[in-house]
Amino acid sequence: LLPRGGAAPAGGGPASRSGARQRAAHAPDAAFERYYSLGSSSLGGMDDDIVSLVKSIVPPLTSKKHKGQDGRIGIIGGCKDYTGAPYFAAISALKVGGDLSHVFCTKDAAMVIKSYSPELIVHPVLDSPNAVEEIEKWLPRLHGLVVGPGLGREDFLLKTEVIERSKARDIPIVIDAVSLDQNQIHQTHHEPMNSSDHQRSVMQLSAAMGNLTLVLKGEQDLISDGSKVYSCSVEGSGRRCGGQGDLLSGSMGVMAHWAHAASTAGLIRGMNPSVVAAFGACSLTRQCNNQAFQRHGRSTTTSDMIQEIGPAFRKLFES
Ligand SMILES: NC(=O)C1=CN([C@@H]2O[C@H](COP(=O)(O)OP(=O)(O)OC[C@H]3O[C@@H](n4cnc5c(N)ncnc54)[C@H](O)[C@@H]3O)[C@@H](O)[C@H]2O)[C@@H](O)CC1
Ligand SMILES: Nc1ncnc2c1ncn2[C@@H]1O[C@H](COP(=O)(O)OP(=O)(O)OP(=O)(O)O)[C@@H](O)[C@H]1O
Ligand SMILES: [Mg+2]
Repeated sequence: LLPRGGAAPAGGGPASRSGARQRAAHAPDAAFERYYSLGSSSLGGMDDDIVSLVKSIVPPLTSKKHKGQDGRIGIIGGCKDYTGAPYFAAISALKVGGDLSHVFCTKDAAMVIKSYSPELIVHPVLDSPNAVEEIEKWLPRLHGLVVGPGLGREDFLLKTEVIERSKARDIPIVIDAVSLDQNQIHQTHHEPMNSSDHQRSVMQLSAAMGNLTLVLKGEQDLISDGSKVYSCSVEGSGRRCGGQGDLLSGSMGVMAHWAHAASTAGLIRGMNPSVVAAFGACSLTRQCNNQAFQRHGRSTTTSDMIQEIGPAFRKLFES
């Protein structure tokens, strides 16, 4: 998750400089350090503190707002093989509470995605020779970008260019790791990763990538901005159907907008807004999984989880 004005996903000096800026701007406060710092035995045991921060970023529903203010989110992804992933991400962004979801995909995916839902705005631009410029036209109107669901690995240059241009406009970006080039990670993180110490690895990798916020999904989701590791262990279920990661990235796109707006307004002082957004989205995805599993058991699919977004959100963040 790239913070607004944050670091590049990999590489050189500018990333490190901007990472240092982020660290200074978002140093977690002492209470969080106590409960979540790397190696703490109570890691993951104080979820209530961070959940209350997530609650504080949720924008109030009032009659004073116009359409769009609670989030105009762009999803970059969707090709011939993968139409479900961008749909899941885009519809999840709306169900969480975003106002508009735009999907930027290839031509042959566009009609399919439109036919899943009239609620999505679909731009068939990814196979155009001017794809980056076509997307850039929309950037001034977007509050958050999710790059990756259903995007082929081969679109590396497009991804890099879109990410750079969004960073230049200060838009928070969620990058699905499938869309990161593995070579980038190896170039960035020179030391061998210790596969048994996930907490240390995720923190080191985040620091090496200029303190961008990383989410390592799994039995517990580990979230790090390079200075601390946070663990989300909201109970899910044993069901691992495809598409849950797309629900997660779409939700994170909206919450990143909310968290950065809240941070600018001084509502989450001392806390990295990208971490708050990541924690909120991980908790929500796992809660949706739990509730859908209670109804559908082994036949649970991501569509069942999306139906639970409203009730799960209320239970976690509005009670
Ligand atoms: N309906 C759709 O259109 C969907 C499309 N999807 C898209 O499909 C593309 C490929 O996504 P994948 O998630 O398959 O990614 P990959 O093609 O990188 O495959 C990941 C593989 O790793 C395995 N794996 C996962 N965790 C592991 C672990 N801890 N240890 C060992 N192996 C592990 C999985 O079984 C899978 O085979 C992406 O563009 C994605 O967005 C997915 O999001 C699923 C739904
Ligand atoms: N073993 C697990 N136990 C509980 N929750 C898990 C487990 N593994 C993953 N999850 C949850 O499922 C969600 C999606 O993670 P997953 O690893 O399935 O993503 P993904 O592979 O990108 O999915 P997809 O690409 O199919 O959408 C995350 O929010 C994570 O918390
Ligand atoms: Mg995925």
